[in-house]
Amino acid sequence: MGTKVNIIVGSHVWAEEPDVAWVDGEVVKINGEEAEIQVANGKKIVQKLSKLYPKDMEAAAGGVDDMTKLSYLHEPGVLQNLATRYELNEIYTYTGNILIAVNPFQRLQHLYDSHMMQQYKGAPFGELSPHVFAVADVAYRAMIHEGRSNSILVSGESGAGKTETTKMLMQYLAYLGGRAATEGRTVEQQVLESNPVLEAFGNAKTVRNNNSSRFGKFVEIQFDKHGRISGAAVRTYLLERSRVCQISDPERNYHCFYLLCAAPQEELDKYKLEHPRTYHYLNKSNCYDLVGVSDAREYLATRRAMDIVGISTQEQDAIFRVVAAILHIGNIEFAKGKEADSSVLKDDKSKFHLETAAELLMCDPGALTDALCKRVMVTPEEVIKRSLDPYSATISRDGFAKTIYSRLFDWLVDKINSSIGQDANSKCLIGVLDIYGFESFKSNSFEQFCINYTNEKLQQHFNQHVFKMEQEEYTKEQIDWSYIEFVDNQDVLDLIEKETWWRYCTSR
Ligand SMILES: Nc1ncnc2c1ncn2[C@@H]1O[C@H](COP(=O)(O)OP(=O)(O)OP(=O)(O)O)[C@@H](O)[C@H]1O
Repeated sequence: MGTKVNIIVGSHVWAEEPDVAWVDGEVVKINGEEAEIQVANGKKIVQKLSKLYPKDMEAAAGGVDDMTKLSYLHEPGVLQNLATRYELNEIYTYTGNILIAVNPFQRLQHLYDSHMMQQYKGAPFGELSPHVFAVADVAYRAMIHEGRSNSILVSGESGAGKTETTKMLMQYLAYLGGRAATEGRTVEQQVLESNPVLEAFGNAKTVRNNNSSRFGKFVEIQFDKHGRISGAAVRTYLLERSRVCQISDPERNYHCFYLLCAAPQEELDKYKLEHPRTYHYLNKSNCYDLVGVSDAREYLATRRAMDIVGISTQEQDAIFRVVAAILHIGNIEFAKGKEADSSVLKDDKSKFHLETAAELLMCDPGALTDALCKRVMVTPEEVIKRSLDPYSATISRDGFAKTIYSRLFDWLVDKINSSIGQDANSKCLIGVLDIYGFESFKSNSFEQFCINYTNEKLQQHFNQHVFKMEQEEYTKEQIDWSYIEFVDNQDVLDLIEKETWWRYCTSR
């Protein structure tokens, strides 16, 4: 990493400091491989020479808008530049043709208004300040001129701002390729308005983000030969199913559960719902409300968004019946049955929740009890029904809840897609990939493992394009260059993708 320079007494350097990442100071003494540094806050620290990075004392006061303009391209230099710009509300910075966005955690309205859109339309890349609109503009213009589809990859840790960035990309693409609304709503309006519906069912509060997407999303915006939007499709990946049954403090389950519990009284009566703390799937965390968010208002907003994307009132009722049924299913408890390894409903409360769930799902309560308390095995010869003990019945109950929730989500995505409409004759498309972010906890679920693996795979794609292919090109053309060191994660991918590793994991 970075440029090799001689560090001597008097050099201004960056040194790693666990509490604040990096501190800067002046080298006052060198002892063999170690240097003593006088840090700006008056402290003196000792650090290995090999771990020090030179500080650019002539750096521009407001930072640089492209990292490639930095004198020293190392981690502290890059972070310092981002921090300097962030202080000035400059949240976007280029690294060549890649855009880095720092989450401002506040609405910077002036950055996204229609005047800004006009400015970026057709402006050569790099001529104006770094901006997410510039990235969308390049993708659009390249698509028009080269007649080829393009994709924009939005990546970053959870809470970094991927979904917000994706929305802005889509808004700008809608501005470039939008048509004047003649009859009803345009494709682009429908794509943008499908967001609140997807977020109500696929987003939740996590430790890091009050509105964290718990699914991956690839939005395809299709264009006709005149560069006008002609259709769109939303493809979703790997919804975090486990959240339906398992949450920990201070997280929340999917928003839709809380929205429904805050619905007008007549709806609560219809779905036989009470406060979220009544429900097993919600009361494993003490967090029920989000600061600054009214679930009652969000419920009405989601209903309106459903109207807009073409989900009928009857379908909306069916959707919320499933949501309510899941909450009731979670409250069904089991006790030991008379026969060995069998189970029955624990008490009248459980009976009430089972009957309500059956009524909401429009199925026979006896069949629902059987589905939860028995396992059906189909062999070539016969169909065997086996009773389940209370523990296994509880697992079966949770599996059932997760399955109907994820099918409801898939159904919603299909519904949104069919009402937006796809253009089978589309010439080109721009895809925006908003994959959910890398996270690492003390204990990580299999789902988290899959998410992190996907992020590693995307990182490799990035490495391939930015470093490997570029450097191969230099070698081929015999251009004099110095090799750029980068952390190649191919070993990690090889390990995960090897069949032997999977055999080892599954045999344990
Ligand atoms: N450009 C922005 N302007 C204003 N606020 C922003 C911006 N980007 C992000 N935020 C704020 O940060 C929060 C988290 O952003 P976002 O949901 O986009 O993160 P994410 O990277 O998609 O996270 P996850 O992977 O958990 O879904 C948003 O709810 C919003 O409050």
